[in-house]
Amino acid sequence: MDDPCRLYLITPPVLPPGFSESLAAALDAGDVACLQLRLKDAPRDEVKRAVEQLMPIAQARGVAFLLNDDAILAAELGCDGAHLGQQDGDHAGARMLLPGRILGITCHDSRHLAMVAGEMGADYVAFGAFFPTSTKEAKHRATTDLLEWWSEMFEIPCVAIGGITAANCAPLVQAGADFLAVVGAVWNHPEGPAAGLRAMNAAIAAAG
Ligand SMILES: Cc1ncc(COP(=O)(O)OP(=O)(O)O)c(N)n1
Ligand SMILES: Cc1nc(C(=O)O)sc1CCOP(=O)(O)O
Ligand SMILES: [Mg+2]
Repeated sequence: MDDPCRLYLITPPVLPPGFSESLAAALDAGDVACLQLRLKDAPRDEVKRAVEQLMPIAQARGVAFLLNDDAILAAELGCDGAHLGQQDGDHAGARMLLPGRILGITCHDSRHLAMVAGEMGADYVAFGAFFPTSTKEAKHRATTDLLEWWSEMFEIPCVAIGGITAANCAPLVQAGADFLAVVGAVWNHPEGPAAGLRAMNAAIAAAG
């Protein structure tokens, strides 16, 4: 039997006051495979401080801690890995910097980019955006046939991202996504992040 689909949590683009406590409460509410720190446009020092504060919270709960955009800093600070987009530098160099750690690559809606990432040694490929999202301006739109094709052809896990919520995630799970990456579904949930996380966990389990 295939491993069940799991939740991949990404931080809000700007961390609100008291974020460490919200993160701990959210992670204590259910199952999360990994946490990606994604602070767009923050200076390196601020990212470094956030890693030092948040990584122990994730790792103490068995949640892998990945840094977005910066493989050098991820290696330097002992993160469990990094996530890189197509504009985030040298993927092969990052692979060498992070031996035995996780390296994920954004592949938008492209089979070609995903196969290149897989050949290069990515630990997962990420496809998106599956739905409209207000978290970032997403220029690509992915569809479930990509997840079906990838999961039938390759062993490397695939991540689905972009506008995913408890209400719309079932087809992605059924199409073979190994992980669902979310920001808003957890951090913007009307009843709070812990409720958002529980709702995502329940929806994934119901779809599987
Ligand atoms: C799991 C996951 N998938 C995709 C992305 C997007 O990465 P990228 O295209 O580099 O865009 P930014 O996140 O850097 O704005 C991601 N971060 N995580
Ligand atoms: C960071 C990111 N990358 C995307 C891509 O398509 O590559 S969509 C996205 C935003 C994900 O946030 P939310 O779950 O709130 O939609
Ligand atoms: Mg990036």
